[in-house]
Amino acid sequence: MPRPRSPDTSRAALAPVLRDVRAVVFDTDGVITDSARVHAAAWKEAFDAFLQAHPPEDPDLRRPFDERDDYLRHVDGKSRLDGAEAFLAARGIETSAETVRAVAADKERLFTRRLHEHGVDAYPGTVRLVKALRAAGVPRAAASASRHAGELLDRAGVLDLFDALVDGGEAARLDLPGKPEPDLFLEAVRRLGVPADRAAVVEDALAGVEAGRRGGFALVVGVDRAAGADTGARLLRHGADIVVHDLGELCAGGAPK
Ligand SMILES: O=P(O)(O)OC[C@H]1O[C@@H](O)[C@H](O)[C@@H](O)[C@@H]1O
Repeated sequence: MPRPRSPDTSRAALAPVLRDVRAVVFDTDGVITDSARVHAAAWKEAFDAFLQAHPPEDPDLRRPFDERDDYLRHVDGKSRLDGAEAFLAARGIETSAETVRAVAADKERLFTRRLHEHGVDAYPGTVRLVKALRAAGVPRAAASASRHAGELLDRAGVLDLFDALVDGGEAARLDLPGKPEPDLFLEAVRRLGVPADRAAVVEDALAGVEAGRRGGFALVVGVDRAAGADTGARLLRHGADIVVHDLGELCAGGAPK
């Protein structure tokens, strides 16, 4: 029977920057699963239909939703209602609760349809890192503003790699403020029994890395999925300590070529 590896040996499978970390919290959309693009496409369809039906007075504000820049700036990492409100406000639209709810409901319908049609996958580099952490005995949580997070992880076949999940439904039940406030991540590490200053957060959203910084996490990893030429620099400005393109880079030896 093979002898269990000592913690030190198994930590050797992790990049040096992770070797002192006692727990890791992963955002879900765009970090674990490739679902950020599904959210972005559904938001585009919902917002563009709204802008066409209710064009802002200022012609500059009528341009269609940009799936890269508008998504990253206003919507990424936020709850459905917070994201809808932030983008509509940025286009000078009066954001009554009714308007925000209607656009959010439209996006939800479009998102669900796309998800059922196309499915979702986990990023192989993320799975490699999560398995390396598991082998090293480092507890892992998934956290997300999305009420669909559990379903997404399950569909991608990775739900059982995590010891805890705090999703949008939990956040609403516990009345946790959304990112950039750190409460979602703090709840996740609380469930893992590790203080934030011994844990890492992994995030692709600007609001998310900012939440990691505000929460006093030992390490904030930004994941640049190449939304734009300057995404990495923006993640660093908002609070990331380091930026990677693929989480396999945080396994010893880096991402496979
Ligand atoms: O899936 P839900 O509950 O509508 O949550 C939506 C939000 O979930 C976040 O995780 C995504 O980053 C946002 O892009 C998305 O809008």
